[in-house]
Amino acid sequence: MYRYHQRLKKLYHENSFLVKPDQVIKDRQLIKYWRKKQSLFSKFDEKPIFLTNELWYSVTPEKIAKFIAKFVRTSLPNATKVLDVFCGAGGNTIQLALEFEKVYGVDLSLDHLYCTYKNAEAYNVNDRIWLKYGSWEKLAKKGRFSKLGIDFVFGSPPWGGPQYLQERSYDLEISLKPMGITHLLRSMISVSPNVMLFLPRNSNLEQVSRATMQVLGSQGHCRTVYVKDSGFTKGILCMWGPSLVNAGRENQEVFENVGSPSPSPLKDTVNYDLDG
Ligand SMILES: C[S@@+](CC[C@H](N)C(=O)[O-])C[C@H]1O[C@@H](n2cnc3c(N)ncnc32)[C@H](O)[C@@H]1O
Repeated sequence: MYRYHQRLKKLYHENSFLVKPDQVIKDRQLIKYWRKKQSLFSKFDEKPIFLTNELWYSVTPEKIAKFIAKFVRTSLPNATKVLDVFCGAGGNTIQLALEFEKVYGVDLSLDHLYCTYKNAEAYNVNDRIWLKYGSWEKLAKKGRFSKLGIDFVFGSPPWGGPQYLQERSYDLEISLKPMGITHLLRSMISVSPNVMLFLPRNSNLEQVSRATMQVLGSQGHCRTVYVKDSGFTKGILCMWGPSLVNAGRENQEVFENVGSPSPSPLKDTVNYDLDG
């Protein structure tokens, strides 16, 4: 514990991972993310923002994170406590904290937890977040979050870097880290029945269906939303729990149903364009 404390003290003292306006990005892979930095955090030019190299390509763009937080707020109007199990740079944690009273964030990287906290300061929501250092699998196994009355659990797990699109169909049991979708879903459902995962757009939907059946039984339902920005699909949101699965059904102009209703646990597929 002392070691972690010392490491955090050093990070704060050195203002580590601060993105400076005139910073030269040496990693060529990161240049395209640097050019679009305003889409990651709109406050980039106003407030200090902190990112490790890995976070440049793994943070959820602000528009998507905002959509997720507002979707969940509308679906679960009485919810107060939510959990972000892979909080990274805080892209989702921050937007959730703008909607909910208390947001718990977990990450295996102390550097990333520090970035989440510093970025939350930029959005003035650091008093609403509670961060826990550790691996999700260990924390879930110990039941660390199961008795806190958490209303919703979100996860944007590591997809394995930008090369995730090289697979024609992304294998959610093998390529997804730190565990396959069935184990991940089971661990998240043990905290709350309302769960959402942000996954690659080429995810194998058969595996989503199978995981749903294995964890929730043959009557289980999952809803899949394709999230597009300016016509480009950025990823999919898979959600479980009746309030999330049924949200917005009465308001069909919001969702364009592009899948045929099927009796499988993969209830339907809807499309949402954030620019639409
Ligand atoms: C895709 S990023 C999350 C990005 C985040 N949603 C954001 O908007 O900034 C995935 C995060 O999961 C963390 N991670 C990886 N393995 C983990 C584990 N076993 N337990 C908890 N966090 C883990 C990584 O350190 C990384 O910060």
